[in-house]
Order: sequence, then structure tokens, then C-alpha cells
Amino acid sequence: MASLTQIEMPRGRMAEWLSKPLRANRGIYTKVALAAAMINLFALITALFTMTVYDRVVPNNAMDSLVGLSIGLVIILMFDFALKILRAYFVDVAGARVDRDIGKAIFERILQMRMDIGKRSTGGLSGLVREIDTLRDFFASATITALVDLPFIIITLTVIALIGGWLVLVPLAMIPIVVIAALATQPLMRRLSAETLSGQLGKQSVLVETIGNIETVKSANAGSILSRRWDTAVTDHAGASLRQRLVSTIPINIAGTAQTTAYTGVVIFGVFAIANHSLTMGGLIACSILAGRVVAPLGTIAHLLTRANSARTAYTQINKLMENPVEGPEGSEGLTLSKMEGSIEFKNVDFRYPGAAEFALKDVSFKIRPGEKVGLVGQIGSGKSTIARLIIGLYWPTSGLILIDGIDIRQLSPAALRPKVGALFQDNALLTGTIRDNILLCRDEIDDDEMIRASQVSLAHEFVARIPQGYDLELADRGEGLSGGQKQSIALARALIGQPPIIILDEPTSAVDVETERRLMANLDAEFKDRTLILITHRPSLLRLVDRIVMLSSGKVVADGSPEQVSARISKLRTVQGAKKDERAA
Ligand SMILES: Nc1ncnc2c1ncn2[C@@H]1O[C@H](COP(=O)(O)OP(=O)(O)OP(=O)(O)O)[C@@H](O)[C@H]1O
Repeated sequence: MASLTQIEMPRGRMAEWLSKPLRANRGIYTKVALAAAMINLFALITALFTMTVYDRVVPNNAMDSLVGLSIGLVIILMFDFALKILRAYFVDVAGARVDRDIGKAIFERILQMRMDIGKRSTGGLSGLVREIDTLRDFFASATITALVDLPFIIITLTVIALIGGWLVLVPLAMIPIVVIAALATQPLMRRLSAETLSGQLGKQSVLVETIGNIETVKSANAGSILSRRWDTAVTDHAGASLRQRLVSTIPINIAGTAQTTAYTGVVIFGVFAIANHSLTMGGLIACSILAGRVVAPLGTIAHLLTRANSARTAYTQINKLMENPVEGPEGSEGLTLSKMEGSIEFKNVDFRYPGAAEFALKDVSFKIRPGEKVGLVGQIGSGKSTIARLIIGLYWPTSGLILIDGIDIRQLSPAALRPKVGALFQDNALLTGTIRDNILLCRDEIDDDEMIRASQVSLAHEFVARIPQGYDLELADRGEGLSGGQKQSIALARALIGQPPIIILDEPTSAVDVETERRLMANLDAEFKDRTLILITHRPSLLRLVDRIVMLSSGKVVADGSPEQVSARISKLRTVQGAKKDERAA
């Protein structure tokens, strides 16, 4: 994240994910602009009203005119009030729409993000999504209506010139001062807003990591290392945002001082104009009010520029995320197989995780026939789970081919592939929601009968049937409230539901006792008839479910055959290794 400050701001056209919701709000922005224009007009009229009262009503004691003028003014003030409320309402409506549309686009992109490209810290990513607020605040805030005020600066200056002649030079002289102050601080502001965002994401990163792993953090006594990281992140962020606020106040305060100077300057120089009889008392007051109004929008623009920097930084970062390639074949939806046979082939597959120095898989080749049951075995870190991740298309091979039903997996639509490959991974991750939500995952085509069937096979039904809320029991974050074994049985039911033609199970019995494992195996044996099974395990007992074993070592296939052939090969390997050891010892 430190590199954020070096990020080049985007040039050229605004990306579609932002321009589209903004375009959709064109109608609202037009209404806002109209309201702002009317409000400006009313301000001019109010100044002229004051001039008329001083020049015509006061000297002539014209009470009738005053009543008429006052009624007119009250009507204008009422309109002004109503328009300001409407303007705020329209701006909020635009904000809500921009929020919804951008949020939807970003969330969809995160779901489709390719794991090899888009992976970053969860906290950093969630912090980035929060930056939608910065964009929304910029594009849908009352501040942006200040842009409408800009043309009115010229109109107001013209009115001052018409009333006060050369007095217009006073507010005119203030304009370059405010503009230069605002522009001069921009490069620094850009850097500081990038630093502030970087600090913000850093904080978010530590926070999410800590909360997400609070049990481990406490039990492993990891609090102090995280506290230290948090302190550093907070200090960095506080320092950057302090500097940003400090610098941002410079042009805003210069604009404020310029506004007062314009007002008082007109009053002071106006005295000379009155002495020359080139200006009336009322004209002086109107000019001084209008002079303040010339500079005020520039102050707002200075403020807008500050926010524009934060919005630009947020835009750049979110755009980087949005420009990441998504899963599936580039430029097309990908193939959808209505019926999948379930054959899997790895052809000379090499795979290295993004950023990793070592290959996790090296020249891996095997072919699994539809309905075949294969056990993947090997020491820890030998590449078993990596094979599973590649089969469901979480990553693409670095080189080589992975074919499902003879089709390169890169041509298949991930959304169509995944319901056909039931997968249970080691983390057994559950989501907030009911047990039903966790098993069905909003797959409307699946009914309760199938949910109960899958739960009976995974043995989840046994404990779910006994709890009063049953499948409607609400689970907290990540399945909190259930034991490890219960979570695993629910995750297993989720993998089995819909009877997908390919099933991948990574240590499906790691959290259950021996007796439960025995019953589960009997159920699974019946369940997997005619379906392709890939079973990853360290438990020899589970291998009774398979009729073929592929053995991996350091990312390579070192044995492949029936369980008997593989155990014969293992014994041979052990004998050779033992002999080598003996030789070395001798
Ligand atoms: N996300 C990742 N990024 C980088 N390297 C990874 C990642 N996941 C795994 N690896 C590395 O890839 C190699 C294979 O890991 P994999 O998870 O496939 O092993 P495994 O055989 O399933 O191990 P285990 O039996 O412990 O589950 C390991 O060396 C591991 O360090």
C-alpha cells in the first residue's frame, strides 16, 4: 500500500463503472443546477433590494414602496428556502443512486475477481470498498453545486461594475489570489490524500485480520504483535490525515480572508466613490454584499478541489480493482455444459502461486475417467489442495492444460462450472445466516427434500433435526455457534447437494471421531456411485472409498495406480530410501 503515493492518476475518459451511474443521474443534476442558478439569482435580487431601500425608501420615507418591496422579498425568500431544500433532496437522491450502482458494480467485480491477480488483504479490500463513500460524497454533495455558482461570478461582477464602476476591481483582484492558492496546494494535496487513503487501508487491514481471527489471536497470545501493527497504522494514518487537513485549510482560509477583504475593500474605496458622487449609499451597500458573493463560490471551489483529490485517489484505487481481469474466458461468457460427464485430465500442468518463488505443481499429468474415485495423497504441502483449486478454476495453470470433459477449463464459464463440482475444503467456511442458507446458498432449483437428503448423507441432519429451530437456526459470523464437526458436516452437505457429477473432498472427516467417520464413509460410498470423486486425505482408512491413488511429492506425481500398486510402490520407495540410508551410514 505504500506504493499508493506513487500511483499515477488516471488520464482520459472516466471509467464506465463511474460514468454510467453519473449519466443515469443527468436529469437530477440538471434540476440541481437549475435550483442553484435560481438561488444565485435570488441573492442578486436581495442585494438590489437593499440598494433600493437605502436609495429610494429611506430618503423619501416611502413606506408604501417598502411594504410592496418587502412582500416581494418575502416571496423570494420563501422560494429560496424551498429551492435549497429541494436542491439538498435531489443531491441526496443522486447520492443514493450513485452509491447503489457503484457498490453493485464493485461487489460483482470482487466476486468475479481472478484469485491470481486480485488477491490482497481482506482488510485492504474492504477499506477500498468503503472509498465508494468518498466518491459518492464528492459527486453527490451540495459542494458540487458550487460549479453552477461559477458563471454567476461574472454576472455578479458585471452588476457591481454597473453600480459601482471601478469598485469592481476590488473583488476582481481577490480572484487570482484565491485561484492561485487553491491550485498551488493541489500537488501536495494529491500526495497527502493518497497517503491518507493508504493509512486508512492499512488500519482497516489490521482491524479485519484481528477481528476475523480473534480466537486464534487470543489463544496464541498474538495480541502484542497486532497491537504494535495497529499502533503503527494508526500513527501513520493520523499523521497523514492531520497534514492533509492542515494543507486543505490553507486555500479555504485564504478564500475566507479574501471574501472579507473584498467586502471591506469595497466599503473603504466606496467612500471615495460616494465623495465623487459616482456612487449612492445604497449602491455602496449592494456592491459590498455582492463583492462577498463574488469570492464565496471560489472558497467553495477550493474546498471542492480538496475533496476532488480524495475522490481522485479513491477513483484510481477502485478503478485498478475494476480493471483487473475477471474469471472466465476473456471477452466472452464462456461455455456452459448442460450435462457433465465428469472426466478430468491434467496435461503437463505447472503451477506457481502468484508471487511465490517455488512451483506448487510441476509437470503434473493424470487422467480421471467419469465416475472414477481417486485419492490424492502426499506429505503436507505436496500440492494436493492446489490440484483441487485448479479443478474448480480458482487459478489457471501457469503452463499445461486442464480439461474437464475434454474441454480446456479456461473456456468454461466459472458460474456454470462450479455448481457441477461439489467441493469441500479444509476451512469448512460457513456464512452468516441460517443452516438452510448455508447448505442451499440461494440455489432456487433445489428443494428441501434434496437438502435433507444431502444432510442425511453428511450426518448433519442428525443434529439439525434435534434443535428446535432446525434448518432455520441462525449462525453468526463464519458459522459461530457450532462445533468444528458440525460445521464440517454442514459444509459437506453443501458440497453434496444437487448431486454434482464431480466431487472434491479435502479431508472430509478431519473434525469427526472414528465412529462418525465409519458411518460417514458408508454413506459416502453409496452416494458416489457413478460420480467422479477426488478425495484428498492423510487418513489411510478413508482410502477405502477410492479405487485409484495418485501420490504427490513436492508438486510432482510420484505414484499413480490402484491402492495395491501404490502401496507396493511406496514400499519399494521406502526400501530404496532405507538402502540409501544404510549405504550412507556404512
Ligand atoms: N495461496 C498460496 N500462495 C502461495 N503459495 C501457496 C498458497 N497455497 C499453497 N501454497 C504453497 O503451495 C504448496 C502446495 O500447497 P497445498 O495446499 O496444495 O498442499 P497440500 O498438499 O494440500 O498440503 P496439506 O496436506 O497440508 O493440505 C505448498 O508449498 C504451499 O506453501
